[in-house]
Amino acid sequence: MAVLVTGGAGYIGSHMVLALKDAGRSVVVIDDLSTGFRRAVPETVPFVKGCVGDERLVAKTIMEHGVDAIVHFAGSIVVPDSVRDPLDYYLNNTVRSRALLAAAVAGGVKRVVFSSTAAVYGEGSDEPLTEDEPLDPISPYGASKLMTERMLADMSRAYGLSYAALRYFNVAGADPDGRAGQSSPRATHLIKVAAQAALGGRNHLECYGDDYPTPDGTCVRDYIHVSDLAHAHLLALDHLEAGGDSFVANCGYGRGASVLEVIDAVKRCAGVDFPVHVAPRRDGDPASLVADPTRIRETVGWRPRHDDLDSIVGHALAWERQVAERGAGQA
Ligand SMILES: NC(=O)c1ccc[n+]([C@@H]2O[C@H](COP(=O)([O-])OP(=O)(O)OC[C@H]3O[C@@H](n4cnc5c(N)ncnc54)[C@H](O)[C@@H]3O)[C@@H](O)[C@H]2O)c1
Ligand SMILES: O=c1ccn([C@@H]2O[C@H](COP(=O)(O)OP(=O)(O)O[C@H]3O[C@H](CO)[C@H](O)[C@H](O)[C@H]3O)[C@@H](O)[C@H]2O)c(=O)[nH]1
Repeated sequence: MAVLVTGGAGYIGSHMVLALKDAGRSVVVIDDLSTGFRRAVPETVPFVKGCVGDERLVAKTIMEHGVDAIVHFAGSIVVPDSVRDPLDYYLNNTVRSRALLAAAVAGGVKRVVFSSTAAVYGEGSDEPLTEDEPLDPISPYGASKLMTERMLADMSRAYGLSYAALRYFNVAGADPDGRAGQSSPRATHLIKVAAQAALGGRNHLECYGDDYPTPDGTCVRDYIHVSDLAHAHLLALDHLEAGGDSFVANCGYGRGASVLEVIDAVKRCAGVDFPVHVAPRRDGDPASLVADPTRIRETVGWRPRHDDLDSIVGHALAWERQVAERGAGQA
């Protein structure tokens, strides 16, 4: 039986494919390559180029590869884009997830692990957020993900499918062995962009807002290493396969870093300085988002291995050097 990884050519999905292969699992990837890279998926892994909203293609993939579990990463991920073009986000993240899930049920898939997000919590809080926090997304991105969580909850009751919805906080870093990383030259994530600035790929970095109600005025986020996150998915899948109940859980370390702290870490680890310009606040950005990771630890026994900002930044920089050596967009 195989695990279908949607969005497996993307940043987090490609790390999940490695984690599954390292664990000796059979994997098949479906990805439309809208933001992913074919070369991010090892040649030994079957690859289907197409959209998760194509129910017939998904059904065929499930049947041909004997898929009994899906890890669903495919989606659109840029919060400010979702504010500008909400319908696009509801289409790609919600409507197409519905098609994928319909094909999954029809094809007898019993387990789904879903990429959700801290953006479902809305404005956040000064305190670490538990899963019981009110769900009140302030961006269409967060709302589009929450709708899929709700579809999964309803489906599990109606069809007996079991699921884990993992609410990631800010994912960063790269495979410690240099096999995968964030490859998109247009990526907007802070650590990626700061690594590009440190290596000369950008001439400056913009800090979006320094007047937030946080200790240094810049936004606080809980940065989680992408390999720790992939490991959490593996454990979630094991839990469901062993007959464990469906669950929703935060994925973060329980500690926040401000935008300025991240920039300092990147400059320190790279040993270079680069200009930072304070810019206006970005639409859809809550002041502070930090996870309470108790539930993921207790439910599946997750123990992070890279819970350290300098390690995350160091791995991100190492990957960015590979990207730079191969030429922009060729990683
Ligand atoms: N990166 C983060 O910090 C973060 C935080 C919270 C949640 N997430 C979620 O994790 C998932 C993966 O994010 P990522 O950072 O790896 O992004 P990414 O853009 O690198 O990966 C997404 C992948 O999905 C593919 N894709 C998009 N729409 C598709 C479709 N309709 N059909 C088939 N393939 C499609 C893209 O080509 C890409 O390979 C997303 O669902 C995102 O919402 C990411
Ligand atoms: O060039 C930049 C890029 C980012 N930031 C700031 O850095 C912080 C982190 O921004 P990212 O773009 O790296 O990440 P987000 O917090 O916007 O969003 C990420 O985490 C969210 C959950 O916390 C969602 O899940 C989303 O998919 C994922 O992109 C924000 O305050 C942002 O304003 C800057 O100041 N300058």
